[in-house]
Amino acid sequence: YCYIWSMENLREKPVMSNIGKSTNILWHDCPIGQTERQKLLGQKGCVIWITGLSGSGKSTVACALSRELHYRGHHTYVLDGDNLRHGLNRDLSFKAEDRTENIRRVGEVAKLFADAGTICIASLISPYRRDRDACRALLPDSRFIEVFMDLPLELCEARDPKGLYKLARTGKIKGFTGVDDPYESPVNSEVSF
Ligand SMILES: Nc1ncnc2c1ncn2[C@@H]1O[C@H](COP(=O)(O)OS(=O)(=O)O)[C@@H](OP(=O)(O)O)[C@H]1O
Ligand SMILES: Nc1ncnc2c1ncn2[C@@H]1O[C@H](COP(=O)(O)OP(=O)(O)O)[C@@H](O)[C@H]1O
Repeated sequence: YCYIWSMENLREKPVMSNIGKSTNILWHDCPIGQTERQKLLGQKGCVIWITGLSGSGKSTVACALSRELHYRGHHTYVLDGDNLRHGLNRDLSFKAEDRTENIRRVGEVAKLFADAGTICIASLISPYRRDRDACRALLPDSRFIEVFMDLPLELCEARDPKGLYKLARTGKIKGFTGVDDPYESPVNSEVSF
């Protein structure tokens, strides 16, 4: 008994962390990790982050890419800004701090998908460079691929498939990206269209 007691006391005390508002938390490792999952799936998890104005073709490219990879035998998952705002992000508006929180959450979710071994395709306007870079920083470099839908506002506005630009121009939507809200183009994207 004394032996077990002394061994217990010799064992390193777990290091507790305080992260944000979460105090006294401890990371728990599992024996099955990213390496094992990737081996099972036969692929490397990564995040393909598609950014651009509304109407620039983000969702179209995300779905086409997902379909192509799927039929070549790869596991993919699309995280679309519009769709996530129906659930996970339904509490967020389009004011600057909510857009930032939107991108932070999706960046974290995308990281989990990549950790699970999936090719995660995120398509969001993600208008702020700093927010996109924060998502990039969550993953090792080669696992975050930024795709910039580099289309002029005029073309996106001419497409206007949902009629949102029209509403923004007539003042019925306030703070619409590209009209009366900023979009910061990437300077270090891996791919641009
Ligand atoms: N004010 C304003 N500005 C921009 N977009 C607006 C706005 N209000 C509604 N929508 C619709 O929301 C979709 C963008 O959502 P995201 O989550 O990708 O936006 S963001 O990354 O938080 O900026 C966007 O979808 P996409 O057209 O697919 O980009 C619009 O349909
Ligand atoms: N390469 C393309 N050429 C022409 N039209 C396109 C192209 N990609 C997308 N579109 C059209 O542009 C509109 C906006 O595309 P969408 O993928 O919904 O953009 P986003 O997700 O960026 O808002 C849709 O009507 C879509 O059919």
